[in-house]
Order: sequence, then structure tokens, then C-alpha cells
Amino acid sequence: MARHEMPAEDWLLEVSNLACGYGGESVVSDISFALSRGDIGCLLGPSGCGKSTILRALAGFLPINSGEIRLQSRSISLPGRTLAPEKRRIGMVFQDYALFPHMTIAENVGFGLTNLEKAERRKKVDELLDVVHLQDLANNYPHELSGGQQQRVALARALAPEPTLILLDEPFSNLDADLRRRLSLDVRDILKKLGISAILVTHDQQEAFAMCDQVAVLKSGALQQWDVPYNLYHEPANRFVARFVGQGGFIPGKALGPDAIESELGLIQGNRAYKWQPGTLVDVLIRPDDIVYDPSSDLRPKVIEKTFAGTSTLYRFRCSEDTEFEALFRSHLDFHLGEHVPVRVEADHLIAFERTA
Ligand SMILES: Nc1ncnc2c1ncn2[C@@H]1O[C@H](COP(=O)(O)OP(=O)(O)OP(=O)(O)O)[C@@H](O)[C@H]1O
Repeated sequence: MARHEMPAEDWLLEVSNLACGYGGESVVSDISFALSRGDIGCLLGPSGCGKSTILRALAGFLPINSGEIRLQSRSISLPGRTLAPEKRRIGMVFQDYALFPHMTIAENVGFGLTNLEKAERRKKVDELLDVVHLQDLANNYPHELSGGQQQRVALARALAPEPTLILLDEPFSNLDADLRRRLSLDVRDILKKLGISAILVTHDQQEAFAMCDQVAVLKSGALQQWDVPYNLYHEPANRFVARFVGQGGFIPGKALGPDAIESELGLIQGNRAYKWQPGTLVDVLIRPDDIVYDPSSDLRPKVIEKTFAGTSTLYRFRCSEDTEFEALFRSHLDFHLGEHVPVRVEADHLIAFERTA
């Protein structure tokens, strides 16, 4: 069954035409998306696009100006009616961990469980420390833990009251790249094992793709596309998403038919049909992995930039002033600046937009 045909009760979170902001002004508007139970969603976009603002509205810290937020089919935010944060059953994990420094790890995790008997609380804390693999550090203090360990404590503390939804606000941004990648996969595993839904805020596309089932790409307070990572990459809704998600750039071309474009890189054909008239001027998206090295090719663009990245090298090629593009080759294919290299386009997914100016 397609997602849009799902009955309303299967959505965990529904955001409809949301507008909210500060001092009566909206900094985000017309935001609509829905998350099904157990899924991890993401708000992805450049700095200042409104990710944290939407997260604050979901948490109940910010009233909304129009639209509605529903959690488990229950309205939690309407203009003039905001269910208090503590009544939403939503947990939060922040970038700076926000652990209590004078409490042990076990006490931090058990902080929100005051309604439980002592023995029951201890059992629950042990279970959660087990889930985040920190049983051995129960009696340590936060400053004795690494950043990654502290973030797992923060997650365990947020999970303790058994929330319906967890909000993760740039939770890995204080960590180095390697730990970031490992911890994001760890957190995904933990949430999936427990069947807990989450919304992650990040401006790191790799993190969004590795961790999330659905991603919202935002620009200047407006939702550009809400989709699975694969579609964002292969079927971006507009130029902004095409550029923001993944690497690559546009080259000029002319439509020959619904699925064929003539360009300086030759005829580019794909599996996606457009409604263009033959002769329409378009911009075609070329990703670095769309270009392959082919010694028999007559197309021989010039290397104008080269970035060595260990197992691969990113090249920037120029055919003419209007047509430049990038290609990623295994690093044993070593070309020098100014060299003319035989290449060919091998793109399954033809992504192009009609030229507007
Ligand atoms: N408390 C506030 N009062 C007034 N304006 C604010 C407030 N917080 C954020 N803004 C403005 O709202 C807009 C969106 O900010 P927001 O923090 O939601 O962006 P973001 O996408 O989370 O950015 P970043 O990735 O840098 O954290 C920005 O223009 C910002 O200046």
C-alpha cells in the first residue's frame, strides 16, 4: 500500500500546513509531512532554514500560527492551543547531551522515573544501560565518559519514560566524523530494536541518509521534498534538492524527446520521461558517479581540478566554458591537471529541469 493511502491511525506523527516562528512572525510555513510508527524521520537543510524551529513546535515549546500537529491521531498543537511539553510523551536529545554533572550515569538515566518504586526503577535503568551498552559505567560521572558515551546516556535518559516519539537535535555534531558515523548507526539500531519513532535534525546529509527512513529537505522555512533517501538522490523534486543532496552540478542541454537530451557530453538518455517539447533548453544534473572512464570514447574533456581522497579521486572536467562537471574515479586512475581524459556518461537516472532564464 502506498504511504499516502495509509489510514490515518497508522501515522504516528502528522504535521499539516504548519506555520510557526517568533514574535507572531512565521519563519517556517506550509510544512506538511507524516511519519509512520517505528520510522525515523529527518529535518535536513542549511543553517537557518528552520529545522530547530519545527522541532521546538513538535516538542511543544513553541506555539504554532497555523496548521496542526497530531501525535497518535491526537491533536497536540493548533493555533491558540498547545499541549504542554510534559504532556506530549515526547523525549528529547540535544547536541550538548545536557546530562546532570553531579549525578552518576545510573541516576541520570533514572531521573525521569520518580513515579516508579526504587527496585523497579533500578531494573529499568539497568535495562536501558544494557540497551546502550553502558552497564559497566553505571556508577561513573558524566565527565568520566567520552562524548559518544555521554550521548548514549542522554539517549537512555530520553528513552526511560517510554516516549511515543524521540526528537534528536543535532545529537552527533560535537563528535568527530568516525564516531559520528558509528554512533548514528548505533542509535538507529537501538531505536529500531525498541520500535521507537524519532525525528532527527541535522545538516549532514550522510547522517540523514544512514539513519533515517524519510527525510524532509528544507530551504528558507519551506519544505522542498519529503521522501525516502533513495528518491531524494535519484528523483529530486527541484534544483535545490538536486544540488543539496549528493554531489554534482548542472550542464546545459537540449531536449530531443521525453527521455533524451543532447549536450556537449553527447546524447544523454535515461529512464524518466519528461513532457518537454523537442528543442526545449534544459539543465541536466551530472553526478560524479554518472561519469565513467572509457579509453574508446571520443569525448575527452580537460582536467581542471583534482582532489585526492584516498581510495578515490574527484576530478573536475571542462568541455567548454558552459559545460563543467565532476567525476569520481578509483585513485589508481591518476590523471594530471590539463590532461584530456576519455570519458562517457553512464546515468540511469536522467534528472533535468527546464531552463528558466
Ligand atoms: N528565539 C528566536 N527568536 C527569533 N528568531 C529566531 C529564534 N530562533 C531562531 N530564529 C530565526 O529563525 C530562523 C530559523 O532558525 P532555526 O534555528 O530554526 O534554523 P536551523 O535550520 O535549525 O539552523 P541551524 O542549523 O543553524 O541550527 C533563523 O532565521 C533564525 O535566525
